[in-house]
Amino acid sequence: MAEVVNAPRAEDAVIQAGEALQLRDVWLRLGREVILRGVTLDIGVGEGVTLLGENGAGKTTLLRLLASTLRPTRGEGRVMGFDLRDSRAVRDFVHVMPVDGGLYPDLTCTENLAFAARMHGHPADPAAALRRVNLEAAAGRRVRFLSAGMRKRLALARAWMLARPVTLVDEPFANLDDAGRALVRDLLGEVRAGGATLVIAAHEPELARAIAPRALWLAGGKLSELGAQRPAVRA
Ligand SMILES: Nc1ncnc2c1ncn2[C@@H]1O[C@H](COP(=O)(O)OP(=O)(O)OP(=O)(O)O)[C@@H](O)[C@H]1O
Repeated sequence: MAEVVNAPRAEDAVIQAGEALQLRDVWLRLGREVILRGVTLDIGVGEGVTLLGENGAGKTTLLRLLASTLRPTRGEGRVMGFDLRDSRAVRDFVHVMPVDGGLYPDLTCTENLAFAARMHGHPADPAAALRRVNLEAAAGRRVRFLSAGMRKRLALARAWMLARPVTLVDEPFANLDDAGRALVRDLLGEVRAGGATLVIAAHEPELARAIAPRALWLAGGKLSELGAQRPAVRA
């Protein structure tokens, strides 16, 4: 494993402006298990972060916490300046692409995208998004009849179309062939190039870091920085 540098310290507990995502000494318990143990983190606006860790380390759980679908047991956090506990405000800024796509199986591809756009009050173009991922021929098909790879592409089209200021993506490269992986790289690259803050949980560091160069390693409930790719501290 690469050298651990700049490990965030819980005692640096000052919430700063200009950060998209901030956690201060966050603990999270699920059932009997303590998943996060005093996580402190700053992710700047527009930054790209790859979240790494072994199976069961807590990457998905951390993404859910950042999306305000799980609450910290202890500690505090902010998303685009809003308290993590303010779910309504946070969800206006955040889009999560879960491992399974998080799609509605009984809606068609177009309906899934149109619904997501409506939920975010976003003037989106589902047809253009479907074209971008080569799914236009399946526009009228219900999601339950799509292959796993097609579902992934549809979920990716949704993330790309919404391009929320904070985009959290869970294992985007899983179950994809080479062309699918290239598409993930291109579309998430475009989301980031548009100014979004991007966090990718992945088991393919070389693929994810091409889009999201800063890498964090989650183990034993604690986060460490890998490598020295974080941009200089902002004024
Ligand atoms: N709803 C829940 N209730 C209790 N424990 C849970 C719940 N969800 C997840 N866990 C536990 O939290 C731990 C972290 O799970 P999580 O899915 O966040 O890991 P992960 O790093 O994303 O793993 P993977 O790489 O396998 O996807 C696991 O031990 C899991 O069993």
